[in-house]
This record gives sequence, C-alpha cells and structure tokens, in this order.
Amino acid sequence: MSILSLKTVSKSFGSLKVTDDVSFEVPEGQALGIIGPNGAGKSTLFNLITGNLTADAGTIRFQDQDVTRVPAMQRCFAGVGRSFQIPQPFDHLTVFENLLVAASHGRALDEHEVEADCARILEQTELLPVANKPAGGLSLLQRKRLEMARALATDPKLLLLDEIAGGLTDAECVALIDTIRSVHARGVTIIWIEHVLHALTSVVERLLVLDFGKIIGIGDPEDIMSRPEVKEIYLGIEV
Ligand SMILES: Nc1ncnc2c1ncn2[C@@H]1O[C@H](COP(=O)(O)OP(=O)(O)OP(=O)(O)O)[C@@H](O)[C@H]1O
Repeated sequence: MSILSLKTVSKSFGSLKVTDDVSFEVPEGQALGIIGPNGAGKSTLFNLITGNLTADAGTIRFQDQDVTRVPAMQRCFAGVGRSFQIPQPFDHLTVFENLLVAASHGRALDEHEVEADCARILEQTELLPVANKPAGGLSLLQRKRLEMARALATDPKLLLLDEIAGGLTDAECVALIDTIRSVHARGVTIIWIEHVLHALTSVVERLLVLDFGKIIGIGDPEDIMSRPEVKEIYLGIEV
C-alpha cells in the first residue's frame, strides 16, 4: 500500500516551472532517494509534500487522504515530518528542550506527555550525552542529529530528509547512516534528498532522479545510476 502518492503535480514560480507534471508513489516502509542537480526542484518537491508550498495543479495523497490543500501543520499532525537543509535549532535552548518544543508543537500535546518519547529519541539519535547542552554549542554532526531528532519528535510516519549528510566527513557520514537505518528499521517511510550518493545508495531501496522539475528516472538505484542520461547529469560528480 502507498503511504504517499503524487499525481501530475506542478508548481511554478512566475514563468519558471519548478515541478513539472510529477507523478510517483511511495509504498509504506520504503526508503526512497531523490537526486538531481542544483536547482532541479528537489526541495520544492519536499515543500509541496509537507504543505510549505501549495501545488498549482495535481493531487497529493498521504495515507489515502487528499492533502493537496491541507496546511503544513495539519500534515505534520497527520505524520509528515521533515528535516531542513540548514539546521536551525533554538540555539539558546538545550538539546532536550529543542525536542520538547518540536514534539509538543508537532503533535499538539503538553510537554509532560512527550517527555518519555523525547528521551527515547535522544538515545536513538545518540544525543543523550549532550541532552542538557545548549544547541548553539553542538558540532555539525550533532546539529544534523538534532535536526533529525526534531523531525522524529513529531512522530512521523513519513520522514523527509533534506541533504542531511551534506558537509560531514566520511566517518561522520557512516555514523549518521547507522542512525537513519535504525529509524527506517522501526518502520518509518523515508524520502531522502542527498548529493552524497554513496551515503544515499547505501540506505535507499529506490532512487528518483529529478532534472528541471521533471522525473527522468525512478527505480532500482543501481539500474538508475547506470542509465546514460543520469550519468550525463552527474558527469563530474563522484558516484
Ligand atoms: N520561493 C521561491 N521563489 C522563486 N524561485 C524559487 C523559490 N524556491 C525555489 N525557487 C527556484 O526554483 C528552482 C528549484 O529550487 P529548489 O530549491 O527546489 O532546487 P533543489 O533541487 O532543491 O536545489 P539544491 O540542490 O541546490 O538544493 C531554483 O531555480 C530556485 O531558484
């Protein structure tokens, strides 16, 4: 069964068509990777799925409900969680307090109702040792972990990760991948936009390639990466 389905979705900014007649489905429990050159429309696609942007045309269904015109907050309550490309935690709050804010606002619950869940997520994302430190003092890897933890705190059924591995060293990447795998193993469906291809393809079961707002390939990652049109787009980018 599909947890997410997009049918002929389009979005333009002025005369620039950034999402062009996009259709695909994501089966429940799958990890789907999205790749494409800078400006291909990847983040815009996330914004359309989360409700941060509204599609000009087409239909978006989440868990069999039409959410095309549903506001972002309601989609979050329904189980669509996301991380942002540039982590922007509340720097003056501790890591644990950041999670409490995300969990209580993202689930419309009181803080005392989400404390146990936040403690579990701290452990899952390996942030327990820095739980009481201000977020402003974290390393890049810890900030990325916190970004994922804040998304997890909203209790997503579908987790969208936007370039979460960007800027990390190889060793840090491996550590983060372990955490992403553990989230996936708990049954959370994942869609992950990433330029660090070796990280992405070590996790996802399916790969979607966007170029100029259009899907130019979707399927088995190895098969997709071997296609000439995909290789051409990625010429010069390490595969
Ligand atoms: N709010 C906006 N208003 C106008 N143009 C926008 C807006 N958001 C994005 N764009 C433009 O839409 C195009 C696609 O942007 P988008 O951020 O979705 O691409 P991307 O594939 O995520 O790129 P990157 O890999 O660099 O993050 C770009 O040309 C961008 O400048």
